[in-house]
Amino acid sequence: MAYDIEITKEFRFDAAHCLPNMPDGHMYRRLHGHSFRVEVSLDGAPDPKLGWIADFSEVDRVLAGLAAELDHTTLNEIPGLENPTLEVIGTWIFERAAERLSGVVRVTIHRDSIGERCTIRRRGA
Ligand SMILES: Nc1nc2c(c(=O)[nH]1)N=C([C@H](O)[C@H](O)COP(=O)(O)OP(=O)(O)OP(=O)(O)O)CN2
Ligand SMILES: [Zn+2]
Repeated sequence: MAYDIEITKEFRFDAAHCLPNMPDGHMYRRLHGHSFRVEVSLDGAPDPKLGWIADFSEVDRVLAGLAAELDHTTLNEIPGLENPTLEVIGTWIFERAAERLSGVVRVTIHRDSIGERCTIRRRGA
């Protein structure tokens, strides 16, 4: 029997942002903050000896680095996050996680307090 196996690790961060491309006077143009929760998923065949796709502690080390770059910042000041929607932040995280970890297939970024989330996958994957 063959199986598709995926592992997922979460991290959280709090940050301020505004959405500068909204019309003049729109409330989203004003600086405000959110708590974000991010799930990063990896798939692949588990190593036959170790029995895992990747060591969660290695995944955690990479994600802690990303969390440190984002936590308690104004997201708009970070290169690539000048218009920090969930879609843009999630894609930014996907690209950086995939550079540092093999097998990244999905990133979902949640704003739990308001029931919003956005999922990023590579097209065609
Ligand atoms: N597709 C998207 N739509 C919106 C995004 C986004 O990233 N992608 N972002 C926003 C704003 O960040 C907005 O601040 C989100 O909050 P909103 O949904 O408006 O809810 P509240 O402002 O009511 O949140 P509270 O924290 O409860 O005040 C909008 N749309
Ligand atoms: Zn917002």
